[in-house]
Amino acid sequence: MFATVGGAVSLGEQPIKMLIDAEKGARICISETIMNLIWAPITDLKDVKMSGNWMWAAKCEGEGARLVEAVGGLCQGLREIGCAIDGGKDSLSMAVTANGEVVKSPGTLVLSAYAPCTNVTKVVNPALTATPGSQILWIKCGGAKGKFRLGGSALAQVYSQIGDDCPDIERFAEISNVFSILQELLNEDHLVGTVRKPKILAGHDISDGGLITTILEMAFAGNVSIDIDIQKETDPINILFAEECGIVLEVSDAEDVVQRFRSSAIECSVIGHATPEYGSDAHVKIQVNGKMEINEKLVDLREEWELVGDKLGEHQTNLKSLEEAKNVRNDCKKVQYKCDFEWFYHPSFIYHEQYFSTAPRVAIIREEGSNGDREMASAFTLAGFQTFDVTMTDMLKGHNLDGYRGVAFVGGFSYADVLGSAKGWAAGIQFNEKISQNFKVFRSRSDTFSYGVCNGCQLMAQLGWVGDEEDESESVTVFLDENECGRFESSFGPVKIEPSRSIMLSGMDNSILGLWSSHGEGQFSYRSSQNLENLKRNGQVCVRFCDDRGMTGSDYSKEKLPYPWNPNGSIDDVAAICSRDGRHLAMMPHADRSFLTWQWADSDDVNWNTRFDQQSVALSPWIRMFRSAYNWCND
Ligand SMILES: NC(=O)CC[C@H](N)C(=O)O
Repeated sequence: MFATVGGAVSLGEQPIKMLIDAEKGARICISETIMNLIWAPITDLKDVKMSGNWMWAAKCEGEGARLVEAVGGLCQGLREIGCAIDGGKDSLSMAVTANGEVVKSPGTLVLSAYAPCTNVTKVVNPALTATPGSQILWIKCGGAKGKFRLGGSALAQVYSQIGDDCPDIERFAEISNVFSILQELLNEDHLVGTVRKPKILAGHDISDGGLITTILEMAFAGNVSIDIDIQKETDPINILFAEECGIVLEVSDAEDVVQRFRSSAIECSVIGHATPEYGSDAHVKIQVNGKMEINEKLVDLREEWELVGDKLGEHQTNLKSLEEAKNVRNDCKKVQYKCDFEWFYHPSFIYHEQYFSTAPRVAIIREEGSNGDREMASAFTLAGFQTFDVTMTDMLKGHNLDGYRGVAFVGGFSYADVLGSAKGWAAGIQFNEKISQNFKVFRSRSDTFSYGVCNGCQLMAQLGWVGDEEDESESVTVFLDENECGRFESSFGPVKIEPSRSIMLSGMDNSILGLWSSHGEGQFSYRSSQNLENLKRNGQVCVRFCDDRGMTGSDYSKEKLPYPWNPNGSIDDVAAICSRDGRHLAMMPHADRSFLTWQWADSDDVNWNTRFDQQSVALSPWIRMFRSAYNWCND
């Protein structure tokens, strides 16, 4: 239940390079797949399996022969690195005749690799951390020495060309070597000041976009300044834009890392560093062979890079939200988390059998289409509860809630959100006399509590378990409408915990913590505007979305924060509400997916992380909620 092993997957595809040379393109496809997988610790390169998917107009003249060349390159490359393909799908009729003209799909190979990941907490991502003393390294491998081929590159595309000389892999052994060295390094750390940091802080692959795109994407993701100085006796255009195989790393112990690669005769050089200046304060300076090629503000370059995403966004997102997102990304610095309460406890007691006979019980309730039951069960178990998997079918068969102190309504897509999220789930409860009676009795017992997340939150609102209890006209006063941005939102962002009556959130108020949101219908709305006023006055608004400075919309005298700080458009940035007696809590974002530090999207930044180095389970402050419920049951 709390293991840190997992599965790693990666993709590689190089359709443009394959237009130039199918065989070379297939080889680059392999190297890209491996260089995308390298960031997760896996058992062994030999354990990597791949699935190969072909899209080809194989029946058109000359295309069959090109497909043979591509398959040849693929087989040779895989033999050399020792990985096997164990499946895939061929679509070999990828041509149509339209208006008398034959339209062919470019011959394409999509490789997906999968392997056992030995420790999900050690996976490296591309965001530069700007850790003090860290350096940025450039590692070039696999291709012939001194080659910087521009064929099939993004640069060529900008000039409406595909080029005629595309990168290739001449030395697969180097790729295996880089793989093994990096895998070793992923498990090592280094003392930075008084804190142990991973040796590899960030990393990204070069072969789709070239060195310049790789470095810039790492800076954009980290939202930090970079100073790069590349020395290589080649034209800067070739150095920056060739999509040869390689990687860029940010490392905490450059001397050691460089030495490891060089001792295996791998080209590796220090090319600069990142500095913790964020957003509008950040710059990008790139020199090649002593000449400044780029000297710009980070946010200006990022706007260029975001253009395509924004164009797609125009078709997916409400334009007002898109505009807000642009302003937020230009203004965003670094999220300031804040946590003054104690949440640490040693969870080892849960492994004692004797414990389970006395611990309070929680029913983790799920319906057809639910998907959040396992994480919810983990959080409650870790807090000390006995947790039980209870399906709505169990309840239909007469399973009752008398023996439970708590119920948890989990997230997901019950009945596929047909007619609105949680509507079918609520109907299944309300229109069955036995089940609805069972829930009513549970809710009104003074020794029970409930917690609903996302789909479970929507359900609790539908059932009237949370809402304005002063409004006597109706039992249902709160509704979860479609997100204002008009699309499903999956993001990690900060929230502020308000002083409230919630028993689960007691003692956590005024903290700023990160949470996953993952919903299409999360906008809190009310039967009347008075309902929200009453909820606030009665201490029932428990959690609100906030920005990187820990401020909510009302701190700026606004009705709410802009998207995506507020991911769904709820007035007053409401993210969770509870019943007036504080026993029932309904929350849109997922504390059940954020109670371990490694679940946080930016957990490397959380300076409290290191505190749990000695423990097998790295608890994040959200565990305190579940533990508070446990303590409440035992009081
Ligand atoms: N993660 C969830 O529980 C999603 C809830 C619901 N299906 C929505 O999209 O709003």
